[in-house]
Amino acid sequence: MAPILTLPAPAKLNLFLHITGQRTDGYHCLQTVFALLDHGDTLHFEPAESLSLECDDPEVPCDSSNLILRAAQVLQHHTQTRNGARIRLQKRLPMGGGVGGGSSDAATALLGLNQLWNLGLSLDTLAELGLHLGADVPVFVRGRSAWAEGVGEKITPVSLPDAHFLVIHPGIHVSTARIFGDRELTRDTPISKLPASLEAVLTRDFHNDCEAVAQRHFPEIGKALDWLRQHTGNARMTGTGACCFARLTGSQQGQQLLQQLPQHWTGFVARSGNTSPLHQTLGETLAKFRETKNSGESAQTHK
Ligand SMILES: C[C@@](CO)(OP(=O)(O)O)[C@H](O)COP(=O)(O)OP(=O)(O)OC[C@H]1O[C@@H](n2ccc(N)nc2=O)[C@H](O)[C@@H]1O
Ligand SMILES: Nc1ncnc2c1ncn2[C@@H]1O[C@H](COP(=O)(O)OP(=O)(O)O)[C@@H](O)[C@H]1O
Repeated sequence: MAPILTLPAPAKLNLFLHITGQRTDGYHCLQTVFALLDHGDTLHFEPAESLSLECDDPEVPCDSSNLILRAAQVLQHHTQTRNGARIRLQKRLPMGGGVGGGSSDAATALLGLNQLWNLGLSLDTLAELGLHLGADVPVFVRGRSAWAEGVGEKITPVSLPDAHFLVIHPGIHVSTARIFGDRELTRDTPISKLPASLEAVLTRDFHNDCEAVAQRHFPEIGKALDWLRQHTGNARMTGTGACCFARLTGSQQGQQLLQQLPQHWTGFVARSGNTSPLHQTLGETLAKFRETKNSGESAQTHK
């Protein structure tokens, strides 16, 4: 049977990532710009008696450590619903890649099940529930490219210039906790103001504080950054790694560079947008649903 609801879970890039301090609970205060991309995972939902998850990638755990099932359980607990769902994940985003795959999957599960189960929860509530699953979940729930502060939960939507990026995954899985736990991580970057031009965040005044530490743990990240710099003149790491990205002149340049990529790395070309593909698809699905309902009702009245 065809799934009743199919939704994207887009990747993000941290166009820069400044660590400005550390809270008493150990969490780091940061400033970043999240750019949402038009490339990511896909989730399929069907109503079912109980909850289940399957994935086309055998490396992805489908037990309760998966953020999709955790998101579903959080929703069940919050609303006391007894509904279940059969969820299928098509995984494209590298795990531990700094492109937010797990967090984005969780956000898509929250919004998808909110619709499938007719729960009517607001984005505010879903973002609040999402924050307990991971610091990056709220930005995917809200679905706007954004300037973020706090531990990532203070989000201001921004309008980004239309841009294409080449994203390289140098074949490593980086644990966020390991990078944040490193004593040598600099945690004192002065607080910045939201720059007038977002082009500015890709200049030298902005950087990723996790890059030096991640390169020391994983020299392959340094090699990916060097390769991107040589081929495009710019390069930066996203999040706590491992993916690195470069802004392109257009998608054609990206396709050419993908052909030249060293064999042990993978990569993709993506475009940043101001609104998440998840929210666009949900909007279209709702519009279709209303259309079908209205035409059904008018057919009834003409009988
Ligand atoms: C720093 C970012 C930038 O996007 O890195 P990436 O994970 O995307 O690479 C994220 O905000 C990460 O968010 P997320 O991946 O959801 O992290 P969480 O699961 O909440 O936290 C994993 C661990 O990282 C540490 N952590 C996380 C976020 C933060 N602001 N300070 C921290 O110290 C904590 O030790 C925590 O136990
Ligand atoms: N649906 C999921 N997809 C990917 N990873 C997940 C998922 N659910 C839980 N995880 C766990 O979260 C970890 C980090 O996931 P991910 O979001 O891919 O990393 P990052 O935040 O660096 O982009 C993974 O190593 C995995 O153990």
